[in-house]
Amino acid sequence: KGLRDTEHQRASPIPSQFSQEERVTMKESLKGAIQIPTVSFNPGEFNTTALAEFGEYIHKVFPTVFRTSFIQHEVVGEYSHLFTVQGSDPSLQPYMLLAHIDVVPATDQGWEVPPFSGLERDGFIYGRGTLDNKNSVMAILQALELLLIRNYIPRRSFFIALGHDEEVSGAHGAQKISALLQARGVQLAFIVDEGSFILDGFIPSLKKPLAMVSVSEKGSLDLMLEVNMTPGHSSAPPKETSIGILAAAVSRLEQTPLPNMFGSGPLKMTLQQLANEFSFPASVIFNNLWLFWPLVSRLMEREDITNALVRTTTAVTMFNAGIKVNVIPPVAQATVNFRIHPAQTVQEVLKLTKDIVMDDRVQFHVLESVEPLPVSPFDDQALGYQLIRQTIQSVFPEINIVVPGTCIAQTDSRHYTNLTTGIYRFNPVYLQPQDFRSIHGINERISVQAYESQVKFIFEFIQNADTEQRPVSHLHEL
Ligand SMILES: CCCCCCCC/C=C\CCCCCCCC(=O)N[C@@H](Cc1ccc(O)cc1)C(=O)O
Ligand SMILES: [Zn+2]
Ligand SMILES: [Zn+2]
Repeated sequence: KGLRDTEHQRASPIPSQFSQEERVTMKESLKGAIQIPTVSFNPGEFNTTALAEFGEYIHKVFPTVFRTSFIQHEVVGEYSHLFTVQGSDPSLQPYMLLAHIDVVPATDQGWEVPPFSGLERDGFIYGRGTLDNKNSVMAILQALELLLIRNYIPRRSFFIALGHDEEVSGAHGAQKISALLQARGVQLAFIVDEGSFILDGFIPSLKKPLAMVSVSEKGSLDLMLEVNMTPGHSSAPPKETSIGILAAAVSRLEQTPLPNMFGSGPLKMTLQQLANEFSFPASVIFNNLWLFWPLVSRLMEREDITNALVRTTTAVTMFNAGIKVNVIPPVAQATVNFRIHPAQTVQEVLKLTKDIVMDDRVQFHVLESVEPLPVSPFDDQALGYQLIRQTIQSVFPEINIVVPGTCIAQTDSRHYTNLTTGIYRFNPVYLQPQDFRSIHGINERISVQAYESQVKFIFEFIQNADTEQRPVSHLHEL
C-alpha cells in the first residue's frame, strides 16, 4: 500500500550499512555537537558564540557535504543554515528536511551528567539537544555525508534547513529561510520536521509501539492578564488588591478547562486507524466511537499528554506583582499560554477566556497568537506521508502501526506553510513517557543504537524520495 513500485522505487540501492569506524565517528560527532551550548534564552537572545562555533563544527565533521559541487550552503539570519542539494532530475518537485540547532537552557541540577557534556553512559548519550533536536541536525547531515562518500547523486532536489532560534519562535531563522525560498519561487512537495516519535507506552491498553506522524500542530495564544488598582499603605489595605483579583481570575481559568473537543480534528482519524490494534474489549470500544466517545474522551482527559490532544490547554506560566512589602501593589500581571486545539481558533479561545474570568477589572493583552496548522494530506496520494511510512517499514520492520496525529507543541515547520501543504512531523526515534518528560527537562538522552537508526532512516529516506510520484490509486488495488 502507498507508493507504487516503479523502476525508480528500488529499496535503497545503496545499502544502509555502516562500518564500525563510521559508527564510532557518527556517535562522537553527535557528542561534540551536544558539547556546544547553543542555548536560546529569549527571542533575540542567544548564545551567539556557541552558534558560530556550531557553524564551524559542522564544516569540520561533514567535510564532504561542504565540498560537494551540487550542494549549495548558505548562512541565513547569521546562524541558520540552508543547504540546497541539486538533484539530477529537475522534473521532480523538491522537498525539505528541517531541524534546529538551538536548545533550551539547562543547569546541572538534577542531571546524572552535566547537560552539555555529551557523556556516554550505559549505551546512552546524555545532554541537552539529544532528542530536541541536535539528533536530527546531526543525523540529517551525517546521512548525507555517508551517502556522498558512497558517490550518491540524488535525482530529486532537496533542501536542508537548520534554524537557530526555534526554541524562541523561529523569527530569525526559519522565518527568514522561508521568505528567502519564497522569493526564489520555490514550492515544495513536502517537509519533514521534528514533532512526533515512535511512541511506546503512551496508551495503556496498547502494548505495541506506534509511529505517529503529526499532520497538524496546535496553535497558541499568549495572553497577559493585568489588574491595575490604586496603590497605598499596607497598614490600611482595601478589601481586594490587584494581586488578589488577578489570582482569583487565574484560578478560575485553571479550574475551568476549555471544552473537550474530542471528535473534531485529526484525533478521531488517529483513533479510528488504531482501533484494530487494541485487544478485546478496548478494540470494541475504539471500533464503536459513535457509542463510546464519552467514555474515551473522559479517559483521555485523565493524563496530561492525552488531555493535550482533546482540548485547548491552559497553562499559567508567569506571574508578576508587588514592589515592596508595605506597599499595596498598583499592578499585577500574569501570562497564560494556551495551546489551541486544531478545531478551535484564537478568537474563540479569547472569547471563552473572557467569559470564564468575567471580571471587568481584568484587562486582556494578546502578546502573540498562532492559529492551529491545517491538516496535511495523509492518503495514498500523499508523497511525504507515504515515503515516511515506507521508510519506517524498512528501518523498523517491527513497527506495524503508522498513524496520523497532532503535534501538541509548535515547530519551525509552521513558518513554511507558504511553500507546501504537506508538512509532516516525525522523528524516527522510540520515545517512552519518561523520555517525553526529559525534553526541556532533565537527563535528556538518546541511545547510541537509536541515533544510528535515525541516521539509517534518513539515509534510506533520501534515496526513497528519488521515486517518481506515482502513488497507488484505489483502482489499482482492486
Ligand atoms: C493517542 C496517542 C498519544 C499521543 C501522545 C503524544 C505524545 C507527544 C509526543 C511527542 C511530542 C514532542 C514534541 C517535541 C517538539 C517540541 C517543540 C517545541 O518545544 N516547540 C516550542 C516552540 C515555541 C513556541 C513558542 C515560543 O514562544 C517559543 C518556542 C513550543 O513551546 O511549542
Ligand atoms: Zn525542538
Ligand atoms: Zn524544544
